[in-house]
Amino acid sequence: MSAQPQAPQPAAEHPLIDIRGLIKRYGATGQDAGHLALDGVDLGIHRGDFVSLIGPSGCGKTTLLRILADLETPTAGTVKVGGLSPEEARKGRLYGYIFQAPTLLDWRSALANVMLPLQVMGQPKDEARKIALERLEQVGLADAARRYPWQLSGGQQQRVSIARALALDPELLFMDEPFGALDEITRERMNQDLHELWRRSGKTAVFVTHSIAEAVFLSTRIVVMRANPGGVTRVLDVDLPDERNFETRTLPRFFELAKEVHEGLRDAYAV
Ligand SMILES: Nc1ncnc2c1ncn2[C@@H]1O[C@H](COP(=O)(O)OP(=O)(O)OP(=O)(O)O)[C@@H](O)[C@H]1O
Repeated sequence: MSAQPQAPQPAAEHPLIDIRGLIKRYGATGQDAGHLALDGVDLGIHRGDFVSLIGPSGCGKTTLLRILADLETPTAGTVKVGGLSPEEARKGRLYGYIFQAPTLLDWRSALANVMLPLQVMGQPKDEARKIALERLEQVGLADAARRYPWQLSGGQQQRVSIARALALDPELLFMDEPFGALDEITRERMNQDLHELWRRSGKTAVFVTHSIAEAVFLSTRIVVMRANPGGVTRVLDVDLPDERNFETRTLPRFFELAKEVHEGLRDAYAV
């Protein structure tokens, strides 16, 4: 009997973001050991994941995100973003970064703000305008393209920031508590729209939040962190239906997961 040809085996997928033994110490000098912000973080984030980082104030969520984005350097350990060092990933424009405050340029319209990264990368103006309009459409703001940041609500400004982060169509989105300053209802609406955007785009997202409900609603995985020293205490898979909407927040499983995150946070606060 002749041997059956073997179907090619898919290579075991490497995490898109691979963090091993990450240590970050701030302000160490000769005598002073400084502050240990992250103490041995191991974490793999796979393509298409939406990962939320949640934990007490000072547990190193922003530090972790900033290290991924090459805005801080690790003290020890290895970090790979798309197989590259954070510096290479930044230079290769692999990610878009959304800050807690919208950080838009006041003297440029919404459209011109979104066009900026495209123009910096040398796109001709007409092409940059076309892409920027598409991005504003993606975040539901095409009608406000000509308005200036001061003519937009906080939620609208954050939508423009998201459109700007999407301008160069990066594979990764890094978001540092982007909806922290918004009222509850606007925040829920932004969560819904961000979820749909993420699902349609297939991008990989790392999202910092203080809100348990936001983390459960948006994520495929939740990383619960502790402080002093900063690190990971628990990683939860979110097994809710892929499509999330208002009903999602009423599912028994939603409450169970919220309880699990809450317990994780209680442990985190106890250390
Ligand atoms: N540039 C810095 N120099 C010295 N210490 C810093 C610096 N940045 C952050 N830290 C310290 O490192 C720790 C982690 O800070 P980080 O901002 O990453 O925490 P966080 O979890 O994002 O906090 P929050 O939820 O309050 O935003 C904190 O104790 C903070 O004071």
